[in-house]
Amino acid sequence: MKNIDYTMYYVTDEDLLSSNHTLETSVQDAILGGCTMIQLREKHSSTLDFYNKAIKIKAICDKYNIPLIINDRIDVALAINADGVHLGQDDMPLDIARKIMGDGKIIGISTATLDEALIAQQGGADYVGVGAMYSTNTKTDANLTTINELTKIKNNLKIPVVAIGGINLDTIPALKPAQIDGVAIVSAISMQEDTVSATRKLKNTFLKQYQTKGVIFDIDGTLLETMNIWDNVLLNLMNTLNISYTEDEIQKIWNMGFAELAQFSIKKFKLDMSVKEFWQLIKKLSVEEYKNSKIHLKKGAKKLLEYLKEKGVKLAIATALCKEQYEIVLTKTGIIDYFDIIASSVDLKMEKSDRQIFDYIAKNLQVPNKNLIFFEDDINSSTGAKLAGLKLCIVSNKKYNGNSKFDALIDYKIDDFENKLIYDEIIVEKN
Ligand SMILES: Cc1ncc(COP(=O)(O)OP(=O)(O)O)c(N)n1
Ligand SMILES: Cc1ncsc1CCOP(=O)(O)O
Ligand SMILES: [Mg+2]
Repeated sequence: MKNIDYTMYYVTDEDLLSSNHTLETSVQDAILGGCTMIQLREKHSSTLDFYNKAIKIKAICDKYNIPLIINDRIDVALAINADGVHLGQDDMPLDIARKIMGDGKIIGISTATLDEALIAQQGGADYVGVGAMYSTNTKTDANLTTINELTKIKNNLKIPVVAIGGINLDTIPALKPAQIDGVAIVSAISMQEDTVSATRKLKNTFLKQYQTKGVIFDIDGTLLETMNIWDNVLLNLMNTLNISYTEDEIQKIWNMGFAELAQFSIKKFKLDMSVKEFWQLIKKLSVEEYKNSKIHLKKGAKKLLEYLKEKGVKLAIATALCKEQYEIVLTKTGIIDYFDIIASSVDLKMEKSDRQIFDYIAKNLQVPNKNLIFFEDDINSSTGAKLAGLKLCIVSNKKYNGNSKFDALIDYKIDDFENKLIYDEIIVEKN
């Protein structure tokens, strides 16, 4: 299966746009509002217009790393190197489309019944769009599908299932029994003036139907107020190696992983050491610092852990610290026993920017990815969680400048764990 987050799938229609928008601003704002996938569906465009629009929309999607699917037109999809195509029951047959597009491209198929969906899966579709769920002015010739049929499709398919047709803030809650992978929306996004906030509301309303069954925390800067400790580690590192980073570099360092910092430093200061040796030195200095410093939990962290444990929510850690480091801090703060699994990206040789570590945690916790939420202070380390389809809550950390090309991936933002939003919205208790 390709690494795609189907949660919020915006399907365009330039004719429906609110007057303050162009196709480009509407797509860009939908992405900034958290839309995870775009389909260019322009039924009244000439080939040339469709192609030109596709080029422009592709540039926006590429900027934000959002997949672009082209409706109906395999030729346009290939011409602009889109991520895939969406085909209906009356469009190009799936087997022929696959031959033309190749295995690397996404092919979505419209289905209204379980039989159609099974045929699409069998034929190698990457996902199915199921609907119309509700009658809609956007496509008046679509047959209607019931929630019961949608639920049967989701329960019998291995590939992702998205619902389409009349999906809006009022209809989303009714989709809950099906526990589908995402919603495809035209008018409830394109007709809105404030596309960013409309998309965010739709997405959060949809995400609420996935009860939080597991919570994953990052350690440094998220669960623990340890960033001052890392100031000292950096100081000690500079003293030990007799090097000095500029103020500007120090700002950037907080957004780097250990390996990137090692490569950058070795090159800049022509250090006679390997990345591994550099990492060993950081590890030694940080272990010393962790041992000798007072370590504080982020405000409200202990209360939240207790609350989640009491509710039977599974708890995990995803950290770039190795065992030697995380054992000290989690033990010192008295929280190590709360966690069902502690996954170290260094020890597991996985990257937090890759979905593998989150799939690994989900499998170990036996919790589906959509029922997991990841709390992290560094958005650059959060891309893996989003690729794996997890909810993402960014916990502010003064070291992080909050301006990343990945900002569009954030579902929720909080300053600390005392924020009421966690209990009222992010981890929704009632089911
Ligand atoms: C995600 C998604 N699902 C269904 C459709 C409908 O496709 P189709 O039946 O081919 O109708 P048109 O969109 O081409 O009018 C879709 N586009 N996207
Ligand atoms: C393309 C499509 N396929 C089935 S319904 C539909 C239109 C969905 O539009 P809207 O989200 O405005 O109801
Ligand atoms: Mg079609």
